[in-house]
Amino acid sequence: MIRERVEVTGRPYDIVIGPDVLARTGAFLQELGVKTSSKHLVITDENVASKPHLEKVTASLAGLGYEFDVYVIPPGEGSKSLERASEAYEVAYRAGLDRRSVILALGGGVVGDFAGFIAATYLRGIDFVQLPTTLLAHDSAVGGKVAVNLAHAKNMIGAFHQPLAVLYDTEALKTLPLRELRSGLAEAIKHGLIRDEELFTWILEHVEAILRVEDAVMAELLARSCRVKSSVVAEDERENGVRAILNFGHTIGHAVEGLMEYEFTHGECVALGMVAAAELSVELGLCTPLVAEDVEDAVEKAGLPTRIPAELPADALIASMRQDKKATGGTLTFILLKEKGSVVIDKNVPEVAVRAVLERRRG
Ligand SMILES: NC(=O)c1ccc[n+]([C@@H]2O[C@H](COP(=O)([O-])OP(=O)(O)OC[C@H]3O[C@@H](n4cnc5c(N)ncnc54)[C@H](O)[C@@H]3O)[C@@H](O)[C@H]2O)c1
Ligand SMILES: O=C(O)C(=O)C[C@@H](O)[C@H](O)[C@H](O)COP(=O)(O)O
Ligand SMILES: [Zn+2]
Repeated sequence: MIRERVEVTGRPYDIVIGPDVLARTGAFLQELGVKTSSKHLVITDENVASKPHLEKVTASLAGLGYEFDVYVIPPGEGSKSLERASEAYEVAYRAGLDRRSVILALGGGVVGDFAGFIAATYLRGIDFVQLPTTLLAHDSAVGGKVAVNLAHAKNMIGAFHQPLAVLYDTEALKTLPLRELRSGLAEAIKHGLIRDEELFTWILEHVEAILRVEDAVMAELLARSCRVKSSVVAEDERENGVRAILNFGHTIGHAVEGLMEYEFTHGECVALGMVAAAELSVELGLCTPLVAEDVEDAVEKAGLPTRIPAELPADALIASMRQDKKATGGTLTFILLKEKGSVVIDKNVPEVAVRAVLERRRG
């Protein structure tokens, strides 16, 4: 069992990584001081509920005298909506949640972002615990960004609300479809590229073992990637500065994701966004073409897309990027690569450079 600490000011918390973590959910709640006198709510999605993961959690909670309801949402990005949130608030009300209640977010990033958003807003904020079940969720479960989407724009309504703990069961990853494993690799590659070149190289050496979900390799990947994530969050919890580097690949990635109405996974969009951002870094003279080639090779090796869908017009992409949460005054904000493991934030990238890259990378 690995324990990593997220050192946010006020209330640091642990990330626990290992096998059979879900079956011990109740014991972890006891350790966290969660009361049996209040009712709790497990939020999960239909795919996760159909696997043994949900039952492990409910058996463990019931075994230690916790009372709870379970709310199952449809899988996919469509559930990160205000409409679904409205329904969740009614569920929370009917369940009788109070200020000592805890929401348990059992699932991937969609469930984590959604359930975290409900926890951040219900009764003006109650505690929640992240129980991530996807590889990508090593990123979403840590750091406290919670949100729902607008129809064509990601995470536009949200909050910063840190979990009480992140309880990561490596066994749960064994039921993940291959496409979702690949998708999760995108954010891990991102973590290497922004701050840890050794992690980037290690990932490339272990892609096959990761995709086979080998226990030791997966635990190491999660721990090392979470360490990068939590180190950035600890420096700048509310994205006043450096935290924006976690958005590497997301300026174009989020635009593609929203405009394609969530046809591609988040990780796929981040992947093609990282390749484009690396090329933009070359265009702006920040890094050598060799670095951009390494990024593209890594994305290809992970089996992720490298190109922006041809049907998306450059104008629409640029309009969407100007509304990115990182942008102010409608400028184009990008995280750019200097070398592997080192990035800079540029809040005013010339449109002409972005257009040149979009032109080359579409298709
Ligand atoms: N808050 C953050 O900091 C942050 C960071 C990265 C991504 N995100 C968000 O996370 C979301 C993407 O997360 P994701 O890739 O985990 O997607 P997801 O939650 O949609 O999960 C992917 C798919 O796998 C299924 N699934 C989940 N766990 C499973 C398991 N163990 N076995 C079988 N199937 C399983 C889900 O039902 C879904 O169909 C996006 O909305 C993205 O914006 C947030
Ligand atoms: O934690 C962060 O900060 C990130 O940017 C992590 C991203 O991988 C993640 O997709 C996040 O949800 C994006 O946030 P947003 O503020 O750009 O919507
Ligand atoms: Zn992301």
